[in-house]
Amino acid sequence: MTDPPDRRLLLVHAHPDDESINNGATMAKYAAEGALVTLVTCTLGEEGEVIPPGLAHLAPDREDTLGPYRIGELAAAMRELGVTDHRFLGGPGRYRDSGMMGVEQNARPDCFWRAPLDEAAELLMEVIREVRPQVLVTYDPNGGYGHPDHIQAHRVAMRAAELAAADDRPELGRPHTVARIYWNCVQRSAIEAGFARLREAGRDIPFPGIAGADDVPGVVDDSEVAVIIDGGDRHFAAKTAAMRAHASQIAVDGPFFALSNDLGQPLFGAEHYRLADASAPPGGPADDLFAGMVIP
Ligand SMILES: CC(=O)N[C@H]1[C@@H](O[C@@H]2[C@H](O)[C@H](O)[C@@H](O)[C@H](O)[C@H]2O)O[C@H](CO)[C@@H](O)[C@@H]1O
Ligand SMILES: [Zn+2]
Repeated sequence: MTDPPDRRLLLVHAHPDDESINNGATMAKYAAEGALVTLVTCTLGEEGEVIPPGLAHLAPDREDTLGPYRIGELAAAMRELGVTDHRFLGGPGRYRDSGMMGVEQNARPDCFWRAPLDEAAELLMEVIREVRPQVLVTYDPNGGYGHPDHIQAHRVAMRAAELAAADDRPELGRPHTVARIYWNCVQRSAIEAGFARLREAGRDIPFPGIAGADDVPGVVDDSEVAVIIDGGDRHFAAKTAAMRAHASQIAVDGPFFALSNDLGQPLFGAEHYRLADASAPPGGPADDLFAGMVIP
């Protein structure tokens, strides 16, 4: 058995597509550098709206086969990013997509929003104790934009990190303390520049409308950003290709994309992170999630 890579990054996301939108360039960069990048996705995204008319039959109120279809989209996205370790929490279909906050699907007993916190966290705890990541990435407490599955993914990830570090439940693996937990965010100045670029495109924008900065999840003041990962052209291209792979949910056109709400927004090659403990490096953002760590 070969030794595990030295640097190990675990990302916890709610639906297939979140990983590429939020962290595509980051995942491609670290995978290319030989780090172990592990993605855990908590649902199959069964309740998503379908963009291409040719896929409309997959919708939850039609064939209800969007979940299995999105497994394939996610696998294609991982190939574009060079990520080989991606899993569904508790196995594919264990927890169903809960739909947007307030819809009746939130009450389904099998949805992720209804999952008992410690039940779901113990499933993720086993992954943490197996993979033993130094770094964990997930959403902020509001899930970025208040989607119940994103909020629950945050809660499960934070609880799982606690459980994994505790000196008990040896049947679930040796205790492991994640050295650093980051939450996805977007630097305010980057948002303003990105939307200025979008407005400059004017009528050339390939989407019916333009999103507003308030439509972007997790916008924070520049001072709260602890790390900026700039994937450069190579990893920006991989991120774009990975987002295109999620074609049922995302329409990509050049440096812009839109979700099923048809509101165009800028596609960022630089991805931003804040520390869960709210600290930020005094000298400004670092350019590495593992910055300063001594990794044997
Ligand atoms: C990026 C993300 O989290 N997408 C989720 C989200 O999808 C949105 C939802 O369908 C909403 O109704 C649309 O207006 C919006 O354009 C979509 O992005 O919620 C879905 C249902 O829970 C989920 O499947 C999708 O991955
Ligand atoms: Zn999502």
